[in-house]
This record gives sequence, structure tokens and C-alpha cells, in this order.
Amino acid sequence: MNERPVVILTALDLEYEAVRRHLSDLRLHRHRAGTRFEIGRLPNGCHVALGLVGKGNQPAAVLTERAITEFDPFALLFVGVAGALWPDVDLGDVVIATHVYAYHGGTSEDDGLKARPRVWEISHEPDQIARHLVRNGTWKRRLPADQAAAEVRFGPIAAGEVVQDSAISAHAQWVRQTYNDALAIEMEAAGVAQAAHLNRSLPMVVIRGISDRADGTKVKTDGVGWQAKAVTNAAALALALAEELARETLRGNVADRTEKAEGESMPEIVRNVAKGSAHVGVQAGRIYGNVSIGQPSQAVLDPAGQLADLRHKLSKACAAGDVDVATFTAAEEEIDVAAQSLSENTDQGKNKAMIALRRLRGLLMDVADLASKVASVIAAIRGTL
Ligand SMILES: Nc1nc2c([nH]c(=O)n2[C@H]2C[C@H](O)[C@@H](COP(=O)(O)OP(=O)(O)OP(=O)(O)O)O2)c(=O)[nH]1
Repeated sequence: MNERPVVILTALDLEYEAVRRHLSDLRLHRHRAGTRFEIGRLPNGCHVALGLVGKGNQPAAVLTERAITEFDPFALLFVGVAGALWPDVDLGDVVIATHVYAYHGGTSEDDGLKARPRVWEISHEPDQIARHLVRNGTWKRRLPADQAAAEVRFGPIAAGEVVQDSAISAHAQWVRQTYNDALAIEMEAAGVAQAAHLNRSLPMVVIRGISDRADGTKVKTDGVGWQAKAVTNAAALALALAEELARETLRGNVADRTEKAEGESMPEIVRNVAKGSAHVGVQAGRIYGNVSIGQPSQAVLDPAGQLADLRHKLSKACAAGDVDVATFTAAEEEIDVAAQSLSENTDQGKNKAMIALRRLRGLLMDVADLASKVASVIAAIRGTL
């Protein structure tokens, strides 16, 4: 749906795996310096370039810069685990960084260490979208059935150069006193935030699952699997956010294209006619989506393809004012559910998709074209059962 991908970066292998699990059609992308990214798709068609940066702000900054240059993403997400700095932040909770503190900046003076804080703030639109997703709870659909529900918190994250695993060391006390509104602590967000800022303030969000309390019990909580549980929650929310950000970008693009189409004389469908032995190239201002050469084709798309086509038509109908924004949003959610259920490729998944599509048919019944398109997707799925 979006030509530009979202980049998602992680530090640890288990974080990478937690994101990778949500992607389909994965393919390897090698950078000439040896960095390996994988490019996959989310159920709504949004492309994701996934990378592993390792631990620490420095490699995170360098590889974030590399990913931005390589993929020109519309947004960047960092997904991982972190330690909680306060007792009311629970294991398994998800923290979305409203601010990132690079807490190691300072001057060492005769009377002690003085902080020289650097801080980056979350961009407005991803912040609003993330809060909306948390409010309506739809992101939880991506959690495995046996995963306990997590609380999501918005607040600052402190990023430094050490693994913090004490509540009483001088370092721990200094962090808690100097950055006392920070909810969580980790080692990459400052590098990622710096790289995003230096790239025209690319929208960037850090999403962390709490896997320990940064208080000397990390070995124990790691040992009973909290890292995997915590990052499963963070990844589910991150991918819901990626989809919604992609949708917003598409909405912007569709509106943009519609305005241009009205101002330009070029019609949407251009027929290039050759007479005699003349050779004619494609004469069109822009070409979007599939290109058919020759007579209009009646090719039959599979259910997933039909669903993608339906999504595209829905966006156009919304941009043209035939579908209001509330209906559009509700309809897109049903399409997401149908696409995700279909991607399971089981009879159960197909049945779930049919139920979502029946709800969708109800939502779109006033728009004849779209309602009949929904009916044909239902028929196509029924044919595969
Ligand atoms: N859960 C948690 N994650 C943290 C903390 N500090 C911290 O940097 N992180 C994030 C950022 C790093 O990418 C990564 C470090 O955790 P880790 O489990 O790899 O730490 P470690 O180096 O002590 O682990 P190990 O390889 O020695 O087992 O997790 C913390 O206190 N708790």
C-alpha cells in the first residue's frame, strides 16, 4: 500500500524474532557493508525493513543512519526490552518513549557529577496514533491467545551505556534522582533518536517491554522468560502502530493525488492509440498500481489480492468523499482482521475472515460498488473452503 517502508530496529535476537513473527513474504536485503536486513509485509500490505543493531547507542546510531539511507522509510520504530525504574511499572508492561534521555552526558566536578542532558521528544502524529491504539485496544489482537494483557505507559526512557541492574549503586541513584520521571532504562534509544533527528526529524518511536526491574534481580527475571514475554507485547503494539502510520501516510497520499488530479488535465485512465506502424510509449503523468497493456483483463484475483484491491478502492472512495472517515476507519479495521485471518491459511482463519467481511458488508452497504466487491471476496473465500 505504501511504496516507502517503515524501518523496525532491534538490539537482541529475541527482539528481532518477536517482530519477524508478524511479517510475511520475507526476503533478504544485503547492504554492501555486510548488514543484513529482512523486508517483509504486514497484513495491510505495509512493507517493513527489519534490522538488528546489537547492544549500545553507538552501533544503534550508525545502523539507524544506514537503514534510513538504504530504505528512505516514512517512519522508524525501535522495539526491545528494558528495565523498569519505578515499582509501579510492572514486568510485561509496554513503555512508549515520549522522550528519550541520553543520560550519560555530564561534567565531573569537585563537588560531584553534573548532568548535561540531551533529550529527544516523540513526534506528534505517532504519539497521537499510539495513544488512540491503546485507548481502543485493537493492538491486542496481535497477541498470542495465552499472553497476559499488559499495561501500556507513555513516559520518558533513559538510554545510557551500561546495563543497569541495581537499585542502590551510585549510578542507579544518580539516574533515578537526575531523570526521576524516566520509566525505563536501556542502551539504544539515544543513538536511534539522534540518527532520526539528523534525518530531517524522521518520525521515530521507541517501544519497550519491561523484562526486569533494574534492581539486581535481572538474572532471575531473564531466567524465567520475561524478556520473551515483554518483547512479545512491545512487538504487537509496534506492528499495530506501523500499520496505522502506513494508513495515515496513504490517506495523505490519496488526498494529495486527488487534489493534483483535479488541477491537472490528465485523466485517470489514459488510452494510448497507435495507428499504422506508429510506436507509442505510455503517456501518463503518473502510473499507480497494476498496469494493464492491451485490452482490459478479466483476471481473477485470489481472495488476498481481491482484499488488497478492495482496500485500495475503499481509500479512493474515502478520498472522494463517498465514505466518511469514521466508516473508513471501521472498514479498514475489518479488512485488517480479514487479511490477518486469511494469512493463517487455515479453514478456521478463513471462517474468521468471512465473519469480518460480513461486518464489512454491513458497514459499506450504502456504497453499492464496495458492497458488491465485498460480496465477491466472500464468494472467493467460500470457493477455497
Ligand atoms: N530488561 C532490561 N533491559 C535492559 C536493561 N538495560 C538495558 O540496557 N537493557 C536493554 C538494552 C540492551 O539492548 C539489553 C541489555 O540486556 P541483556 O540481557 O543483553 O544484558 P546483559 O548484557 O547483561 O546480558 P547477558 O548477555 O550478559 O546475558 O537490554 C535493563 O536494566 N533491563
